[in-house]
Amino acid sequence: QYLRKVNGTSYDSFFDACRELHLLEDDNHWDLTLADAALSSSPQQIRQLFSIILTTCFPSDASALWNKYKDSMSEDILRRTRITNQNLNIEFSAEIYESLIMIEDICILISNMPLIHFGMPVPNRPAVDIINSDVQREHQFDKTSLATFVAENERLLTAEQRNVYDQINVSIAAQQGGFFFLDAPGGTGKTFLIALILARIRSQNHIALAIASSGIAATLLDGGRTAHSALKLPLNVHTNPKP
Ligand SMILES: Nc1ncnc2c1ncn2[C@@H]1O[C@H](COP(=O)(O)OP(=O)(O)OP(=O)(O)O)[C@@H](O)[C@H]1O
Repeated sequence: QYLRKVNGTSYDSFFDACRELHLLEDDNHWDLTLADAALSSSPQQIRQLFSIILTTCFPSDASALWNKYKDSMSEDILRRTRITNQNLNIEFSAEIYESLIMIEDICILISNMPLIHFGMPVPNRPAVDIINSDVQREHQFDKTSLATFVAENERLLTAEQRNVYDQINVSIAAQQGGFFFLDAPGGTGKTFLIALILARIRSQNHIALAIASSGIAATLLDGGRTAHSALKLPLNVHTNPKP
């Protein structure tokens, strides 16, 4: 408790006391960076910049930076809300600062850490929002062109591919669930087959998540994402394990 006291004021944490004693690197350069961005960049770019600063530079008082630049990071939302409501008198409010949610989304993508981890306020959002946006994205495929793709390519399947294709489709139709492990030499049509299975499911207005272990593999699949991104798996880029 003695160590947390600075000039007669008792602070909640040693961190706060150290900051008050100017023992920590201050956030002046991040302040200048954001001030510069606020003049020259779009709110979306400033949010992205702020998220990168949070996740990779660890400013000592992130909350103060947010409070200072939250208007610059939320101008597009204010403008959109004014247009939607046809009311130019709407001002910044807690709803307009939904930009905090967008910043948290970027932070989770970069470091898999929520804003609270960086000493930031917790955005006010029900957990279902995350699920809803994922569900919406998975429904955004063009069903008609997918159905055409399926019709054109189904007939090209080789006997072996057809065997796998039918087994998986039967399992899906019967809602049996299960694991299928597809193993064949390179260039023999695994990606072709998987693309067709994904297209068939999506053309029927169902959800098929295309998940791969690496970014390169994910790019081979339509709507493909890495497991870390899709399942929000922990990925600590700052960990430097010693052998
Ligand atoms: N039944 C098929 N009819 C026509 N073309 C096919 C068929 N199966 C695969 N192909 C074509 O063969 C090529 C190689 O197939 P694909 O990329 O699916 O192989 P793969 O097994 O996934 O290869 P890799 O293991 O190297 O990733 C692709 O151009 C694909 O379009």
